[in-house]
This record gives sequence, structure tokens and C-alpha cells, in this order.
Amino acid sequence: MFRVNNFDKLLDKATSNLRLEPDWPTILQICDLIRQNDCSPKYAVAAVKKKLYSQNPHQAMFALLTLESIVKNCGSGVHDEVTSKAFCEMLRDLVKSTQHENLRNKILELIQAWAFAFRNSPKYRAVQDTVNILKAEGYKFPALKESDAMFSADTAPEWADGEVCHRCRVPFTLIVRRHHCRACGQVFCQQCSSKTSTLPKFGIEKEVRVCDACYDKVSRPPSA
Ligand SMILES: O=P(O)(O)O[C@@H]1[C@H](O)[C@H](OP(=O)(O)O)[C@@H](O)[C@H](O)[C@H]1O
Ligand SMILES: [Zn+2]
Ligand SMILES: [Zn+2]
Repeated sequence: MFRVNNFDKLLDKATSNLRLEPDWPTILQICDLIRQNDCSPKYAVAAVKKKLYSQNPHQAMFALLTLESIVKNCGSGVHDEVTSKAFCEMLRDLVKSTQHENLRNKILELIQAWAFAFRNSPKYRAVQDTVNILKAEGYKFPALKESDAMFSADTAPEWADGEVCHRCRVPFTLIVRRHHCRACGQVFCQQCSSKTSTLPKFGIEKEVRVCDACYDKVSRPPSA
């Protein structure tokens, strides 16, 4: 559980009510933890959500900025969490209940940007529904900056399930343990995923487990 505590420490630091300016380096470290699978998107979003309810407007705003960054940088695992009906309803309630104009506007900005970013994903339609409801209730949304809705970060694939090794087909047992390659997300036995590599293209700077095929790909010198 150490790694998760590390996340909590970073989130406390990023949302400290002693700060007057956002702590962007810490916010980006939080993104790295999630991108490296050191903290699950579910845990991360739930922890940030708690900070949104802080009575201290600085803390709540820093939590919103952290939320904005992890949605932009950490891929579909986070998108699944913040586009759930429950999360959208929570944001809608916050828009209604907050006393702070700047918090309200930041939430409206985020919901609108996400609705635009996910406009082609039917499974995320709860966000557009929330925009429509809030507009019908008379809330004024800030002008959409399309740049706010560009989630450019390339993120590591979600991990696949499987009862046998993706490469040698050996069945997993109590002895033959399951492992995941961080580059392709497939499931392998120890023998087929014994190597490690950094994966800069996914923002993973530390050595992580990769399968033999991905190891050959990432360690081959770029073709001249
Ligand atoms: O050790 P176990 O109790 O079998 O748990 C496995 C390890 O956590 C593996 O981590 P790793 O890929 O870093 O080895 C992970 O990829 C598997 O999904 C888990 O089932
Ligand atoms: Zn294998
Ligand atoms: Zn692989």
C-alpha cells in the first residue's frame, strides 16, 4: 500500500491550503503515478473528489486543477471514472452548492471541455447530458477553448485479462503466475516477460515489466 500512500502525500501537497499558486510539478508527479499504474484511476479520482468538498476554496480549486490534469494526461481509465453518472451528478451538485463564483466557472469549463472531447464516445454521454441540464437550469458556460479539450497524452494500454500466456500459451496456475507487459498491456508468464524497460512514449520514466516482443521493439535503435 506504500505506493498509494505516496499518492496521498502528493495530493495533500498539491492541494495544500497553505499555497496561493498551483503546485504544477506535484500535479504532474500525480499524473505520472497514475500513468505508471502506481495508483489506480479509481483510487485517484475518488481521492481528488474528496478534496473538491473542502471548505477552503483554495484547496477545492487546486483539487479541480489536479482533476483537470489527470483527465488530460492519464487516459481512458480516468475518463471512465469522471464520466460516470454519479460523478457527473456530483459535479452538478457542486455547481449549485458552491458559494464561490470561480469554482463554479471552473467546473462549468471542465464539464463543457470534457463533453466536447468525448463528443464521439456514446459511453461518455452523461457529460453532455449534464451540460444540457445545467444550460436548461440557466447556468452560463464560459466560451469553449478547443485547446482545453485536446487530450494529447499517449497513455499505456489497459491490461488484458487471460488464463494463458499471450506468447507461449502456458496456462496460469498458483505456480505459473500472471504478469502484464506495460507496453502492450497483454498478460504473460514470467519467462515471456522477464525484461524491463522505460516507456518514455507513455510518460513512464522508470523501468517497468515488458514482454519479449515489446522489449525487442523498444530497445531496437530507431531505424536510421
Ligand atoms: O503476483 P500476483 O498475485 O499474481 O499478482 C499479479 C502481479 O500483480 C502482476 O504484476 P507484475 O506484472 O508487475 O508482475 C500483475 O500484472 C498481475 O495482473 C497480477 O495478477
Ligand atoms: Zn509465456
Ligand atoms: Zn508487450
